[in-house]
Amino acid sequence: MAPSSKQPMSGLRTVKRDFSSSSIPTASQESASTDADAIPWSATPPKKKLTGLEQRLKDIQDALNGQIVSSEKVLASKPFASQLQPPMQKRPSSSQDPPAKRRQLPSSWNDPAAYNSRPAYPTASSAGNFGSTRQANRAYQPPPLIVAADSKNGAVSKPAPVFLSQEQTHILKLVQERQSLFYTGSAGTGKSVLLREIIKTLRRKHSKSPDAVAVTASTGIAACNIGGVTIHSFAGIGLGIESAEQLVSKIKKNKKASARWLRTQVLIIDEVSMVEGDLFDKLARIGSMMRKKVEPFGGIQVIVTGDFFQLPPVMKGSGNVKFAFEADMWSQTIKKTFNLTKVFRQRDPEFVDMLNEMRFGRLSEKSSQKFKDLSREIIYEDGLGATELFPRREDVERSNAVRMSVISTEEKVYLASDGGMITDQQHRDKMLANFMAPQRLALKLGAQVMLIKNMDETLVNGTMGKIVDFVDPSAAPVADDDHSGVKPGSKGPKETKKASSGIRWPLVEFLQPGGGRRRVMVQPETWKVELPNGEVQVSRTQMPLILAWAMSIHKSQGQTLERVKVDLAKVFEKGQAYVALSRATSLDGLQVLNFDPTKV
Ligand SMILES: Nc1ncnc2c1ncn2[C@@H]1O[C@H](COP(=O)(O)OP(=O)(O)OP(=O)(O)O)[C@@H](O)[C@H]1O
Repeated sequence: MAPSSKQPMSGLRTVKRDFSSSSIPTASQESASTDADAIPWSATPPKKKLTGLEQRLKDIQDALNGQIVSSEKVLASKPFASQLQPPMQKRPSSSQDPPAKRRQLPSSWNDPAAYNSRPAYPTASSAGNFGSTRQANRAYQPPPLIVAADSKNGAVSKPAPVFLSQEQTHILKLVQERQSLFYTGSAGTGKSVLLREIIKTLRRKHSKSPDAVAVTASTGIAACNIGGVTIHSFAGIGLGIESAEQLVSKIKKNKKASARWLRTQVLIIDEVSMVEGDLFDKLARIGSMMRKKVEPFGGIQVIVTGDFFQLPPVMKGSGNVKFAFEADMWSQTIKKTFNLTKVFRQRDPEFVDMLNEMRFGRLSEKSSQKFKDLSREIIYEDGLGATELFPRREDVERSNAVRMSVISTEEKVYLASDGGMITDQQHRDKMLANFMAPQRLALKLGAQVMLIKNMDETLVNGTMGKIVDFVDPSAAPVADDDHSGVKPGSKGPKETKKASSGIRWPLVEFLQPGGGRRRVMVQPETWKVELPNGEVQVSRTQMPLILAWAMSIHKSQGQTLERVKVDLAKVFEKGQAYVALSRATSLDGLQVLNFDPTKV
């Protein structure tokens, strides 16, 4: 254990401008302040060959001592030397989509006649699934969320627009100016939210050439979370073990991969901490060769994000990990580096500091004690318990199964409808496993569930609820909107067929911010992995719910949870403790058993 510091251990909060205290600026405040009150964002200084444990520790020490004068300086001097393993496991980028677009119920929403004009719904019962896979996927358009007739709150509320912070706005602006950059930040600083805004903005900008924007990530799960593909899949390099020259001739034999390299104008790479340095170099060179331009990546704008304190690249065989920032082409490619400093997930500065201490592996006695004090039992009087996070999937499944088994009512099973162009079963299964939605979802009355899609302002990915009924969809009205929570692909006309009899959809009572409840009949949603040209590799249509008495730490990455329980005795891998604890929004909603400072 490192000695405690008297300085606020968050360190990174020490910026010239204080982003941490106030609430998010309004849109008008944002625009007003952008130019007149600009932060001194300067370009990353040219890369110096700074490696070694001492430099690394000095950088971190400087950060902890509050010597960061701008939020990008901490990275400007290449602080992530190879000698230290990042101390924590990376969440895949969040599935915290920005809130969905405005959703309005049609004027006829409470008109009984309208009950007959709802979208057709593929078979979903205790025996069926959502219809035959590929076909269903083409014909079936997931309908929008329905507010049940007995909803306590009435109509779906107006979604909140995303107001990016000044830091986030600045980065978005540079992205629009075609700058190649890297941005990072600790858990909950809005990296994923910003990335989603970046993707949305770039797609809008390049709407006439949709394959100009390539959205990729280092892993399948991370790629799924942002609606992209793995960097390997984008590049058409298979495992990517050959030399850059050999890979180029391989790509040239693949028309689609070649076209991607030629048409891409912006390449987004998420979870870069897991991209190996040599791979980064190869990609940069492949880009040059494919596009016949000397610049790295052949001049493609490259937007990179992730957190090098989190999961490192998977190494084949022994040898030192080489991070992407250690690649020869990194500094030639990445012109600016930013560190997001405002933590959104947790509002309590004490909690933010405790988590930052964990992030740097320098937990003070005080914080250790505070974490130990969190072992108390928390009773939630509304009947919704905490989600217990486990490192192993088996424990999650067992825990949820035990809770389900004590409920004696009938089980309703929803089988997913899977589609997409990939025919190789193994490959399909691997990609489908990256979706949060399970192939088979079994629910019962009283089951604790979590919403895994953003619906509107108060129904977001991570909202907890309880199944209170299974209802006939024909007994509820349909919202007539563009259903922005669903990924592109829902292009067909709204269908008006009557749902098959016998179908029952889950009516969920969701817990709302501030303690209110909201009853909503949940309908299936579609998740997709698409190539930049719009080709759907795999897709899954399923209820946007998962059982939520327990969840794996791996799946919890990227989530924001109000009630969390973690038994650290079960944590076995570096970084798991940080990821698990940093999901909680407050100390009040966090129970920690067997806290052991050596685990963090
Ligand atoms: N500009 C913003 N305004 C309001 N809330 C925001 C903003 N940016 C992020 N948030 C909220 O902060 C929380 C964390 O955001 P996000 O998941 O993007 O962080 P992250 O840096 O990707 O975290 P992690 O690394 O833990 O996954 C989410 O609840 C998100 O809605």
